[in-house]
Amino acid sequence: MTTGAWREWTAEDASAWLTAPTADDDKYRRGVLGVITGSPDFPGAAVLGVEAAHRTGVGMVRFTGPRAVRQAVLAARPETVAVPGRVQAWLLGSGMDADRRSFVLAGDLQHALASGEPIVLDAGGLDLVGSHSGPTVITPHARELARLLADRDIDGSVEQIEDDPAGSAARAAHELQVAVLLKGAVTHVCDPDGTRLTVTESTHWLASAGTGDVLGGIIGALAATHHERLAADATAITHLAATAAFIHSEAARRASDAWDGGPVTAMDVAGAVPRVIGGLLGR
Ligand SMILES: NC(=O)C1=CN([C@@H]2O[C@H](COP(=O)(O)OP(=O)(O)OC[C@H]3O[C@@H](n4cnc5c(N)ncnc54)[C@H](OP(=O)(O)O)[C@@H]3O)[C@@H](O)[C@H]2O)[C@@H](O)CC1
Ligand SMILES: Nc1ncnc2c1ncn2[C@@H]1O[C@H](COP(=O)(O)OP(=O)(O)O)[C@@H](O)[C@H]1O
Repeated sequence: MTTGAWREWTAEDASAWLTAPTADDDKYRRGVLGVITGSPDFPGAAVLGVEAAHRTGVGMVRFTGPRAVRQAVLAARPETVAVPGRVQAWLLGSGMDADRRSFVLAGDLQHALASGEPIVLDAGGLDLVGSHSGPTVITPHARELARLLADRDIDGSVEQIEDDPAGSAARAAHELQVAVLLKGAVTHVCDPDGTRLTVTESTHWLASAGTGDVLGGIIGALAATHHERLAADATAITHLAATAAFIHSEAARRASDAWDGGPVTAMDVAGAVPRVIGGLLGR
């Protein structure tokens, strides 16, 4: 396993991975994100991911997750299309329970994973890593990564991961042969090819429910809008994931600054994303 040095991802790096729409774009050329997230227990995770994807500037979001969640998603974001169709990337798993997958849902997830399109696998979709066919990033926190490794008989307790997030993320990328974004106060983004990037979170207020679901939506939107680049170079998913983590961190800082350094909610973080992207594009 290669254990190269880790590099902090900067505003300059992130801005180089963002593209504004051009006169030649329409919503389809810009990129469509397919989203299968949420559950009757956690409809909010779906709402947050979809909100964040829209705020990141994707061409369209198609939500084809559980029927019970659809209404909440559409009520929050009527821009969302709830009809199956072509997509350029998928966000799967936030707010889902891997142990309570209906036959139809399992089929929809497998269909997405077999599509060859870029995939963001989060939370209740993490167990599906390995059945992906396109450029894929998994987005666990320490507990989720520990569970995933245990399921595959790979060493790595929560304590070990928290003590050595860098080594744990790199080992997971190597063992699972997938890009890994391990969330924490410092987020580690790496892949089996040796790319090793960190994003030091701008505020500890980010440690609140639902902010990870927002991050999933940002990565998904960047994957959809960079589908052509990903088709030419699958390893771009690692840099896009780091860019998303940078945007997420900056959005949290801006959202907190708006309250004089006070607390933020996940929805506040999503709401601050357009300003962060505007600033990065204007650099
Ligand atoms: N708005 C939404 O819809 C949101 C939806 N979300 C969605 O929820 C899903 C699960 O995500 P997660 O991160 O909570 O999962 P996970 O690692 O299994 O955590 C469980 C572990 O935590 C522990 N634990 C629980 N309570 C604790 C306490 N008070 N104090 C200390 N420990 C406590 C508990 O330990 P135990 O009680 O068993 O000892 C267990 O080990 C996921 O799909 C995500 O997307 C979230 O994003 C949030 C917003
Ligand atoms: N102590 C901390 N300081 C700053 N950011 C944190 C800290 N702990 C977690 N985070 C960030 O907060 C987010 C939490 O995501 P996650 O654990 O998936 O929450 P949820 O499942 O509730 O959405 C991640 O982006 C992570 O990097």
